[in-house]
Amino acid sequence: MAVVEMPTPAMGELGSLLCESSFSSSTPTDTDAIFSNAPSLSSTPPTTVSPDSMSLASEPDVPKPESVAASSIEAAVALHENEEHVSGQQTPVGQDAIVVAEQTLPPEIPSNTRPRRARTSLPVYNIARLAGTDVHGRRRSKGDAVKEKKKKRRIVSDAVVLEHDDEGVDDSINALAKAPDAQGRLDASDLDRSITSPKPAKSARISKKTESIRSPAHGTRRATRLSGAAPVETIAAKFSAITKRGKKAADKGLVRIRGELKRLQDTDEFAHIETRPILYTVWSNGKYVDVDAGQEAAPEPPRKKVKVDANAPDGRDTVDGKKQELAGPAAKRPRAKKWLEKGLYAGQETPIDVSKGLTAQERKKLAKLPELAPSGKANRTFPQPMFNGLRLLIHGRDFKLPFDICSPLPPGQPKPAAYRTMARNRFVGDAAAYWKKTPHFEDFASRCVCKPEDGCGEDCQNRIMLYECDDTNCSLGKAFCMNRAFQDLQERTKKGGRYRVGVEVYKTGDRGYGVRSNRCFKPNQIIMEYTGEIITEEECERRMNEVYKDNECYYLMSFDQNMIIDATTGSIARFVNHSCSPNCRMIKWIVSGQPRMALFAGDHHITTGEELTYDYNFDPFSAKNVQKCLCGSPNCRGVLGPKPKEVKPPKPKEEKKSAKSSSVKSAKRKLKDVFAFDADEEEGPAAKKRKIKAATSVKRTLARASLKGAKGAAKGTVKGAVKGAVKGAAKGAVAKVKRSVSSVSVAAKKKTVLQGSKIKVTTKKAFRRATTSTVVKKHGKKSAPAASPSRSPSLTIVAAGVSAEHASAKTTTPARRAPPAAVPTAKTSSRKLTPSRKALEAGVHLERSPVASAKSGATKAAPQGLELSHTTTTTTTTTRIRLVTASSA
Ligand SMILES: C[S@@+](CC[C@H](N)C(=O)[O-])C[C@H]1O[C@@H](n2cnc3c(N)ncnc32)[C@H](O)[C@@H]1O
Repeated sequence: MAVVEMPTPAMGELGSLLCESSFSSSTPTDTDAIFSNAPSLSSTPPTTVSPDSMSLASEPDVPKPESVAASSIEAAVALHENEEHVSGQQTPVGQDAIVVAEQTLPPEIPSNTRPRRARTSLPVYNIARLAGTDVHGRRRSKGDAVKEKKKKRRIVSDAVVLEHDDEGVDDSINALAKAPDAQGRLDASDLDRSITSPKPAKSARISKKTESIRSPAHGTRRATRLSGAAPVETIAAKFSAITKRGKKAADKGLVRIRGELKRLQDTDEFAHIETRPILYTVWSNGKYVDVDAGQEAAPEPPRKKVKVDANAPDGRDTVDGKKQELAGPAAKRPRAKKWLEKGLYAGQETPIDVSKGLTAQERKKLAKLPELAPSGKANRTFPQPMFNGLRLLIHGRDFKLPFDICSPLPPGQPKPAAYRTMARNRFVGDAAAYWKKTPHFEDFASRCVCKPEDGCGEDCQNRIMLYECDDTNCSLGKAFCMNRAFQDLQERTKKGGRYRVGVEVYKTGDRGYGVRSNRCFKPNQIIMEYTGEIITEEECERRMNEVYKDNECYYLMSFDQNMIIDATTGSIARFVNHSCSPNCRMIKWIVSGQPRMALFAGDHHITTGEELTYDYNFDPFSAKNVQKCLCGSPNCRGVLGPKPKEVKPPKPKEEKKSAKSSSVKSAKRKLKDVFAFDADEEEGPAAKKRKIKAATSVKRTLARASLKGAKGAAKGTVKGAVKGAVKGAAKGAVAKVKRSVSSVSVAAKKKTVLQGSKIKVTTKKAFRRATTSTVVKKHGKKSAPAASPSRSPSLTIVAAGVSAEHASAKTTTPARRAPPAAVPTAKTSSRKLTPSRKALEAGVHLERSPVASAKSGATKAAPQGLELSHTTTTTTTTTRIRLVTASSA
């Protein structure tokens, strides 16, 4: 015989049972029986119930499926009650002790569900007999008695029981709690509180899913499990495994529960007052099912009219808008953002006419600020600050971020020794006098022919020639011209501040000091100017030998007209390190007729915090002077050395022909007459030709100079120098002395011309220069022999790391004489056109090149001298273009 095992929950389980299940009473009698005798609940736990009990408990008209499980559980509970009445009457195992499901089994019983077998070890009770109702017999729905013979026994599987237990217990408890009778007993007979009640109680809130479980059609075990109720097997197991002791505990628990229920009866929950909206959701296979999705969308209620700003491009809602229109369907329109009407911006209108209420002066200022120019649209993205917001913007006020997003170095960083800055070039000594004498670049002060729409862009003549536009050479004017980098820089930095200046010196890990950005820079944007003292070569030599002789690092860069920029006191651009993959360029521009050097961003933008570098294009002339490069770029050349020369594709013949057109030729000739070309960067036979020509010219120059007296003086100097050198220095030094001869001789010439009797002094100086190499060695920085005669010292950039030894590395001519050689002689971009000061002074236009020196023998033993020429190919090219233009003009 199959039975239903009704395990009695332990105490702990009871709570959950009460919450998750609902005991439903089929008849008032049963429930009364249960609770009127509640105190006597004790004794043996029921395990099975007779079908008759259920048949008796069932009212024919009461929907059975819902109450089956509840009834069976109640029967189990009632069994406790009845035990006392029928003390000692225990039904033997297997004797008519089954729970009858009055109704048929649920439509579906999961195939994997099998009825539990009765445990024969436990007693089985005939509930009907125990209840004394077995005599009534069964009746059909219409009241007909059912023959005892045909008594149909049905097996109620735990699945059937369990599919209702969650509601049954719950609702039953609700019912119990609903109305205590006069004796204070709970009325558990209120069928309104059963699960069939049209007003779902707590269980209704569980979910729609649970609701569906209640319906017979869904009354499957599986659905019960889905409802989230406690697994019934567990409860059943508890019942089956109950012990005497456990039963007592359960009884106690029930008593306690009744007390609890009494206390809770005043609550909304028990009164079935729903205080929260009931949300029904349907889930299928673990996914949410939108039941309304398939249905037709209900017609939308007419939307309210909203105010729409006439000026708002996207028709957003506005507070102060005047135009009104119907908004489209809410689903398709993004939610409009409304500005707060109260609080921070209260009382402030969004100005469309930004200049409204401003004074004339303020309006004037406003006109200078293009970003604040009236646009006809209200700025909704960034409303003005309260009240005088626009005034604040016009008058300017530093906007201070709550923290340094650019992470500049905190104050008090170690500064390089003798750290002094100078924003502008300053002529020192004779430099100014020499400079003034030079009719510098005036030939090129022609106006560009740009149109406003071009904005002096890439095709601007001035730009190509590295001339900055100004009022004298630009036809556009400041408003349209974009070729005013130095002016822009001045504008940007004049107020100071590290974000405006945009750079800062910092200590690198392995290369001494460096410079990094404090802001972003656009490609090719000017970053900072390389400024310092502009000194003559002589002054440079003097400083090298006297002032900087113990320095490790020199900040000297060849500039223009054989002048040197000594940035020891200058801008912080001197701390910019070298990189083989630089992000900047050092370029010389002509600004208002004056050459100026500046660091520009490269072809890519620079972000905040990047170290700024440029390619020194360093030519140490000797392996001994080579410094290891620590730039760390993937294509690092390994040493601070010159750039590998680009191999230019040969020009097509036609192009060559055109290049050799008469106008160009004449232009070149003209140029040669005025300036000396530096052929250093130029490749091929043409360049060599020019060098040779230049050398010839130098000879001529020297010849024309009629420097007999000076030559004689120089001879004497050489002799003395050679003597000294031979005595105190190595053989290589002799060569240097020889090399220095030309310088000395020219110096002597100059002195002779100017002072006559001071030749001796010059000679001494020359001697000292000649022997400097020894000193240099002492300092560990050696000059190497074997200088390439092809190196042109026309434009000198003596960059950082100049060592004292290089003071001895004199170049051949005074005009082209290298300043005391720099170990890291940087080749930076600068213009090739360099009028020779001395040549000009002497009335000679052509300048001597190192080739000339080589030819004359003076530079054959050239020192590991400096690569002093820093003309870039680009510059050279642009120079040519300029010439063509000039000649055609
Ligand atoms: C003009 S200074 C640059 C500022 C220098 N770092 C300082 O602390 O004053 C050039 C010198 O810096 C060092 N330097 C610059 N770039 C370097 C690099 N990529 N690798 C190694 N040393 C470098 C070399 O000593 C070089 O002579």
